[in-house]
Amino acid sequence: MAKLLKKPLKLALVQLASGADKAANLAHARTKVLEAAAKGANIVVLPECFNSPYGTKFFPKYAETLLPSPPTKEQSPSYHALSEIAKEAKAYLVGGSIPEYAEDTKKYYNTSLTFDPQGNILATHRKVHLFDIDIPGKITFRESEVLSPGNKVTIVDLPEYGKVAIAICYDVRFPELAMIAARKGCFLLLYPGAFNLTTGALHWELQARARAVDNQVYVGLCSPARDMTAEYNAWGHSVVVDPNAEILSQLDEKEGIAYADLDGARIEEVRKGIPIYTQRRFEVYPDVSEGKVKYEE
Ligand SMILES: NC(=O)CCC(=O)C(=O)O
Repeated sequence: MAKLLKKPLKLALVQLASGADKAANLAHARTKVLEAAAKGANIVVLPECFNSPYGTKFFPKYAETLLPSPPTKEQSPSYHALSEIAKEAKAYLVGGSIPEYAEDTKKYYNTSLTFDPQGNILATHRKVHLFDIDIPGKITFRESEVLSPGNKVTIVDLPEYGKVAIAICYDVRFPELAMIAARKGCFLLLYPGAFNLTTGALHWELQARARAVDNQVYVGLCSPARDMTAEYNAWGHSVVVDPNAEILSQLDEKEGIAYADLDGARIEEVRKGIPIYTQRRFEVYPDVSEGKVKYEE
């Protein structure tokens, strides 16, 4: 079997503390990404809505236009800042997510941009599963009041390392997306996310470990730092899990950077020990990675 992860790498999840000032958030993101790169990180990840508060009323106010690509600096200051930061850091940068307004569809999306170490855009992922939940007395949230969903699985091929899947927060709850990505050869699933104090305590770590153990791949969930003065209180606890569902690195709720060294040999070792990869029974149930899967939009 070809190596899923061609050479070892250092992953960094930046659990960013951000506020209402977009320019300040972008400047702070730059400082923290450069800090991670100085520690040797090859892939750096930012959180969901890293340059704005998270909430339906904030999405239109902070939205940027990304298409046609590349946007101008006026259309998307975040696109240009992320591209510059990736170049300066000489690292792959998964730019969390930002609210996007698309001129063609006249709709808003929750969108993640990934750049290579030269600052070129590699991938765009619009959150596929919108966060619409209602737990009486705890939390009611409806992204769909403002946002529209994306319609594709996002896999990015990093030439020197291999394939990585990018999705956003609530997307982690849908094992099909992770399974498709893993079966298409990804060694790592990355989710910029912002769980809350109710569901974070219940499911954040569980979801990360579940996607890892189901698929025997590395998983990273990157949250904003918790801000109890904000309207939405993020769970924090950014976490990197290995292909055996063991936690390699996890933060508390404060700002910080979670680092982990990823190695393809670990994936092979885990898959050799528990060979579910060769034991699947597609004559009994379907292979979700085959058939109609959308990669392009
Ligand atoms: N931003 C989100 O998608 C939140 C998802 C979440 O909290 C969950 O429990 O799922």
